[in-house]
Amino acid sequence: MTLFDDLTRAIGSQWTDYTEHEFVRRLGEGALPLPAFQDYLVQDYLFLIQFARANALAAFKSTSLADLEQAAAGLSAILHETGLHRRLTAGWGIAPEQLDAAREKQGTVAYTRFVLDCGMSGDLLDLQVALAPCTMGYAEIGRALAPALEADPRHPYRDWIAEYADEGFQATARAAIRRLDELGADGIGPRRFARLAEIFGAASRLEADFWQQALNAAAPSAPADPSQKETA
Ligand SMILES: Cc1ncc(CO)c(N)n1
Repeated sequence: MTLFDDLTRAIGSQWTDYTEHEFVRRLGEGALPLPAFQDYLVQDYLFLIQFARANALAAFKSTSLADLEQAAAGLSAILHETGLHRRLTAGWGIAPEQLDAAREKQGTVAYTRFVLDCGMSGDLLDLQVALAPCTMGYAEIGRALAPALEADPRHPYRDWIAEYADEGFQATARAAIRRLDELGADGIGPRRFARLAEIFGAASRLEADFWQQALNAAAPSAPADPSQKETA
């Protein structure tokens, strides 16, 4: 059992509320409405910029070469992902300047600033645990949805699924799982574990909220809320 397994078990259904969210299920079936996916992807681009900063903070908090290497790998995986976001949005006619000028929604602010705060107020293990649902969750989702690509050669969300099913992303996630165990190797008592599980659970709930934010934006009955417009 890894620390990641222990944390996943400790938060119970909050993990699958995230990884098996309706957004994910419908995306896998190719039945997710495009406006929901577009709303998600623009917010996710903004999310990735803040997550790149969180990985840079992990580098700053590192005291060993192995920790620096993990932070650098996390940062480069995120920068690689932004290429997907730029390609897909360009295909929809969204210019790079429009993407950069898009406004962060509350769920995007909440999740990214929560993680950055864990990093600033806690130590490197707190920060890596706050970052873990992101990398490990998307790796799990990529593996779960990959068979849908075999079944449908013209799957509408092929590029997105392929990005996270890709061996490069999977290897980053496996390395992150190993590094968590190394960071906790000196022993994690029950109080520390409870605190880590609290962080891990909060980040997983914020991931689920992030999917829901996109579903809500595209729901026909969604009330108009001017504060939630994504472009400035
Ligand atoms: C919200 C979110 N979580 C995780 C990932 C994977 O990096 C992502 N791109 N977006």
